Amino acid sequence: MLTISGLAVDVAGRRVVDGVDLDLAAGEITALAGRSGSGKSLTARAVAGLLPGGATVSGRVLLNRDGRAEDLLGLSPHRLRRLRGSAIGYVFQESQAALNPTVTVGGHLLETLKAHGVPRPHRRTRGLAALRQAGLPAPERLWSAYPFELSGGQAQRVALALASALDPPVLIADEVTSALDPVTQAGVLDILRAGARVGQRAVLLITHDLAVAGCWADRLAVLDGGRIVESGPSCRVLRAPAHPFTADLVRASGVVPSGADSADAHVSARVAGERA
Ligand SMILES: Nc1ncnc2c1ncn2[C@@H]1O[C@H](COP(=O)(O)OP(=O)(O)OP(=O)(O)O)[C@@H](O)[C@H]1O
Repeated sequence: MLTISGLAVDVAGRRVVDGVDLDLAAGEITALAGRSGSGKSLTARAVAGLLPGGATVSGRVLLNRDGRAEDLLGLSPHRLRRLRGSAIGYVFQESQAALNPTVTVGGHLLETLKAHGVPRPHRRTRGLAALRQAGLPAPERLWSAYPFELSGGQAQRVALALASALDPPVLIADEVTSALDPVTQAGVLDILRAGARVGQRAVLLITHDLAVAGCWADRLAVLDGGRIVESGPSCRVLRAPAHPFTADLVRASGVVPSGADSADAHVSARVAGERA
């Protein structure tokens, strides 16, 4: 669905993402893991055209849809804005901060759906459906709530609903669960997985947590100093890391991979039991 090749990002004259190649397949979750400062967020932001001012980007990010490939790095800001939301959804770690405090949950959804040309009579129904799909079973009750009235888990699900409302084929989730308790975290990750499996979406899960990557991702790429040092089926990477950096990361994370080679095999450890 999305082919990233030779992606490089420079910030303030320093190369912080260096030749990243990644293939995101429909129906799969690909985790991009690495320690703090390794370039995970800037990789994700470069894909979505959300780099900070002054950053420069090169390489190719091909979105393959309807038999056509479109290089997202060569697009005008206008075209990119149109694609964000409809083709690429992005969920930030700080969902409370990403929501406008003066706009209700319903207002956020109506605004997004309107901006992408959804006819007025369908907007509320679509918005409520998106909230339900994001794991908020009584969305009517939340429709008039303001962001400060939401729990962290609810805010993250609202952000997920906003990013998924237009059913984008690609969804980027940037550290979306790091601020959540383990049970809420598992619920949000289950929603991401359902979006991948049922909606045939390609999901890029940015995480520093190998346990999260191992439990929920089909594939895992490990980033160090802006470069991918290892990638493959997440279970294989965690069970038999080929690169010393990955091995260190696995040891430090306390992840104990078990089970078969299948990408769907379990990873046990501190997240044992969270997997639905
Ligand atoms: N706006 C910016 N200006 C200058 N340098 C930046 C900026 N944003 C990120 N960087 C630098 O780029 C490098 C990669 O940052 P990035 O945020 O992608 O890392 P990360 O792996 O996502 O880290 P974390 O897990 O802590 O969020 C870091 O060295 C960081 O200091």
